[in-house]
Amino acid sequence: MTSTPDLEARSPWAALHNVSQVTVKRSNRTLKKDIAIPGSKSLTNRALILAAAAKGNSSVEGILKSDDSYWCIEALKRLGAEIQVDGDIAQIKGVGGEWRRSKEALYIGAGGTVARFLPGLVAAARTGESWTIKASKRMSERPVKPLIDALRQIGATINYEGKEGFYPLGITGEGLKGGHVDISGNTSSQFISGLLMASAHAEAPVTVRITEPIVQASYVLITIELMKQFGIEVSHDQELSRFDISPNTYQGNHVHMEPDASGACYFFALAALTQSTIRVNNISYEHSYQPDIRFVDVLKEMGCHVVIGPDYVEVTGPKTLKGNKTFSMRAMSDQALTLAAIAPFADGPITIREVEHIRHHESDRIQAATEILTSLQIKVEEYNDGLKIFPGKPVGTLIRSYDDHRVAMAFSLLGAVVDDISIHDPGCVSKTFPNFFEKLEEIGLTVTRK
Ligand SMILES: O=C(O)C1=C[C@@H](OP(=O)(O)O)[C@@H](O)[C@H](O)C1
Ligand SMILES: C=C(OP(=O)(O)O)C(=O)O
Repeated sequence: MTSTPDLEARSPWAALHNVSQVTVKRSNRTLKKDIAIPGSKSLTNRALILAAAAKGNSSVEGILKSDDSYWCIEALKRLGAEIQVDGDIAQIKGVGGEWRRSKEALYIGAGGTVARFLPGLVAAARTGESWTIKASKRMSERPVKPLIDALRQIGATINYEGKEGFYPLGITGEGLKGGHVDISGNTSSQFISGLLMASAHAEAPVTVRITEPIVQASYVLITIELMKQFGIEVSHDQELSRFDISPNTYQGNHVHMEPDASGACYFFALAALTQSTIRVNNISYEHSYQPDIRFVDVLKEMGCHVVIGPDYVEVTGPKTLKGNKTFSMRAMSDQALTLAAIAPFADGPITIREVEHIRHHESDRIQAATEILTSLQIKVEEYNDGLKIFPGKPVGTLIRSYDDHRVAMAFSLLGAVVDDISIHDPGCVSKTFPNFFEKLEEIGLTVTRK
């Protein structure tokens, strides 16, 4: 895996531009109890894309302002959507499916969401225009072929402008005919989400059949919910093995984003590590579609005390975390690294399984976790689909972040309980959480930037 950060993908909304490392430490004060988390990446990029594709005006309140949403907005503007951002509210005038010509290539940065959600909707235009879409270096190594194959099955004109099966893509707006399409769910749920979003703008009904179960199925439910908010109904069976969508056009709406549950989990994990109580406000365990909110169930099994409030979730860490446990993290795999980071503090091994697909995320996350834990002198066994982490006392070091926001955020938590924990290239957190280190300071840790 490359260790050079792809700085082109850092946006004007990124933080820590000239900071090469941060050191995280526990300060003397008790950790603050409450914290508010910025908007959800997954909801924000879906809402921005659907609002831009829609007929009419939309406002999206509570957006996440990060690299992923910045590049999403830039690409949508080049495609003709009018977007104004004021604070955390985006006002959008959509194109009604008729994307504008762009002489220059569109650059979408490193976000899997934009990379997988945009191509089908762009191909659904019926203007005959062509576009080139380029992505960051890592996003150009992440898979898109199953999605493109599926979109081609319903008539999309999409070509590979570089290596076969990867970004950059050349897309011509010749419409989507519709029909039946088969796709596997075992590499990325985002393929299914992108296919469903595009299918609404096809000329005839689309039936999607899932040949192998979806890795993080809740994200598809988030897609269906957002499509509904923009006027499109998707019917599906209970197992999420078949979806039916009729031709229609998205309609503008006023929508509100939940806080980012994935970001919230770092604070729950911090509570788990430090025997503190931390409450994340404005998030509902009962009603959130974001799968990562269920990470508190993992923490509960490891001995944390969890309080589910009507609009908050609170975690209190135990004296000792319980180990000798195996967790399938398949359904909430963005938290596999968070679990890996806190695992050495359990009183027995923690085994993480069924997350082979995270080898295709911002880094090969199984390999990254194995290498980092080993550098912290923690014993690890690596499997194809996960890893087993043995109890131990990590020895502080400078941790490589692999240009992966979740690597940086998860392992920085160790600074609260281990001396000399520094993170190299902390600015990579900007992909989804530019003010992450400020939030660590707000809660009571000391962060030194260098
Ligand atoms: O649709 C989404 O918003 C996401 C889907 C998941 O990706 P995969 O299904 O590709 O693993 C998740 O890991 C990612 O952070 C966000
Ligand atoms: C996998 C992730 O992101 P994406 O696929 O949206 O780039 C993530 O945020 O952990």
